[in-house]
Amino acid sequence: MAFADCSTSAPTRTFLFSRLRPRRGLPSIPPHLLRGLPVAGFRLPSLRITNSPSSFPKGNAFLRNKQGFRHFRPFTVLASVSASEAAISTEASAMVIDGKSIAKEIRHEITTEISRMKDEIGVIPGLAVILVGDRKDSTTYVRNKKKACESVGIKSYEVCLPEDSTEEEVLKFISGFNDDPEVHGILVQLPLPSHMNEQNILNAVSIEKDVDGFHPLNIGRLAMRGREPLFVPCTPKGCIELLHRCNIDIKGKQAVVIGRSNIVGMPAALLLLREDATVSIVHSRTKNPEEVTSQADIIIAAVGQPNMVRGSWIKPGAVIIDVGINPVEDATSPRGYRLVGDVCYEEACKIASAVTPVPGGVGPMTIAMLLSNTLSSAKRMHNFQ
Ligand SMILES: Nc1nc2c(c(=O)[nH]1)N[C@@H](CN(C=O)c1ccc(C(=O)N[C@@H](CCC(=O)O)C(=O)O)cc1)CN2
Repeated sequence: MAFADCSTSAPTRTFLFSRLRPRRGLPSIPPHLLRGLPVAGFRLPSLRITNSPSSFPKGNAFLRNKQGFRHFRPFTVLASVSASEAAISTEASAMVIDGKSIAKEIRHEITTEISRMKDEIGVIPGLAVILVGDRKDSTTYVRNKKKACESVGIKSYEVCLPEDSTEEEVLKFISGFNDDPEVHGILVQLPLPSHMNEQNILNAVSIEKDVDGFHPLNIGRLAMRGREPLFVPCTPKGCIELLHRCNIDIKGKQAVVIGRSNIVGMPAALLLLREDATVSIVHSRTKNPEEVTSQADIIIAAVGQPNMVRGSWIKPGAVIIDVGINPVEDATSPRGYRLVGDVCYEEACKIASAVTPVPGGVGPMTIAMLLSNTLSSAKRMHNFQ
């Protein structure tokens, strides 16, 4: 458990001007909606301000695009007046990318597709999840995956094995699921106990059912131009999906990925490259990481270090995707800890143009992408468009 808190140590550079500058590449609000706002030329990264639905908390601005309501906080508005007449606080700045509500929207789309498939060809997608050991976090993730499957209409198959199981036992279950026509996706929850060879286990999953996208053939195809992986790892795929759904351009942008893990950093860098970004990877041996990140238009932080990315690491107006989920001690929380990202959120909010929160940013997208991969797998196996 870490004690890091970004409100206490390193210096903060605040770029007040960056909050009020027009943001390049983003659509502007129609001028009539800007009437009454004290800042001429201020642009927001979505289509229009609407009246806040009563279910949303007060004090935020709500933007609506063609996918429905999104809860963003580009600036603080007084909820008692209409958005176009609202007063702007100079405190807040970045758009908060609400991964929880975007993931919900995606789950809704998946539910519709699954019921269409069931109606038209009578197939129900199936996902098998193998959990070894009783790590608290892994147990929670597996439980959440099962619940998410139920909510969209995917049939889930769960195998929970004790910590001291052998690699052979795990391989036997994988082999059974590889041969089972009702199973369209297989996932082995990571990390595995240290006595197991992760490589042997991930290699055993059929590439047609590798909904985690961790099989070397899928990763290899992801890395090659002109080749298509059958599946892309869920967390990096979720990061890119967030950028797409928030209309954030990637092509031609300077993107920096912090961390080079097989499950997030490396595939995230490959995906950004496929989107025509110019990509750098910062890792534990990078000299002056701050120098590299402060050139970036887009940062994906996936390093597992609480609050490592400070305000001074961020270029004004950059987009920040925070993959870190780090528990830090917090005596005021009922659990005794709270979750923070790899990025100092409060500082990032003052400098960036858009930021994912932790929790509620990338995390929920990981599970949404798993459901999406499972649906794609079932569609491919049954040749269903
Ligand atoms: N086989 C895999 N193992 C692991 C993966 C993976 O994609 N495949 N990723 C992570 C864990 N993970 C899914 O397995 C995962 C992590 C976090 C979340 C999430 O929704 N987080 C919430 C916070 C949850 C909390 O309160 O504890 C959030 O960020 O809002 C979902 C899935 C490692 N293993």
